[in-house]
Amino acid sequence: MTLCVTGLTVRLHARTVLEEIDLEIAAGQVVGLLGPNGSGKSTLLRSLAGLVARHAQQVTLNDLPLAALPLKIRARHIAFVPQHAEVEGDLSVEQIVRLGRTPWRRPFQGRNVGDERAVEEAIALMQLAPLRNRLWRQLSGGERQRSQIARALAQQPQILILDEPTNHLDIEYQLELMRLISELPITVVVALHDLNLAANFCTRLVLLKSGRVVASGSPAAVLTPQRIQQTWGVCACVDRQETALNIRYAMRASALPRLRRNVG
Ligand SMILES: Nc1ncnc2c1ncn2[C@@H]1O[C@H](COP(=O)(O)OP(=O)(O)OP(=O)(O)O)[C@@H](O)[C@H]1O
Repeated sequence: MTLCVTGLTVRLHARTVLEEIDLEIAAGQVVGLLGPNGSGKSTLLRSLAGLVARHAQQVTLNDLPLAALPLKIRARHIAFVPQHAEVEGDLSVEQIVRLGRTPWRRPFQGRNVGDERAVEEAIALMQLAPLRNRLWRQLSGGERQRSQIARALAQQPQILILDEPTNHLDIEYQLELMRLISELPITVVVALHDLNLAANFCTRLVLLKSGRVVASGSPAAVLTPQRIQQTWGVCACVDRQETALNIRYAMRASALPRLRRNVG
């Protein structure tokens, strides 16, 4: 399935947040969306998921505007995990993951074998079995993140859209999640701040700055020291080790005001 956005300009409260975005995401790509704070990543991901209603006409799935697809059908194709997902009510991890099956359920139909398999698979992939009966409000930030990703996996989408999914995850889970994402036989679009994770697990990177796409291509083509400097104002060395990229940042004097310490 090809997800496409053409000439997308989004204005929120009289501010232009995205400007003239053209993007074609082919089936099977793992696209990393990068950019400084406020550059428009979340807004673009929400648009791709069809959640910016005014612009759902400009996003197409295999040439069909998302606006033309009933919500249930859209949800069978696209799953979205926002940056700060919330859960209403006192749901357990297992109940949250089961929500992912909603688009596949028929009215008055109980759970079927396919539902059970999808839920169990998602719980296992996110290593949530020991937490399955734990309530949402009793979960840590990382456990909540993994529960929401499991919910999206249980949805069995063709396209998975994740907004900073590594937030709250420790290093082991960050690496595990990125490995899993890169091995899924579906399309993934993922916003990330960690350039090393993006460079080493995504097949393509799209770089946003001030609401515009300023670069798109392979990690090695996008993440050059010059572009990192231009985009984030940070000096970086980019080492290539066979197929891997290793990005190291040079420390510089802080732009933040210094705290005075009065000792003694
Ligand atoms: N509802 C809104 N009304 C007005 N401006 C908004 C609204 N939502 C977001 N913005 C602004 O749009 C810009 C892009 O926001 P967005 O959340 O898409 O950026 P981002 O790249 O995901 O940022 P971050 O890396 O900090 O999560 C920001 O300047 C933000 O302040």
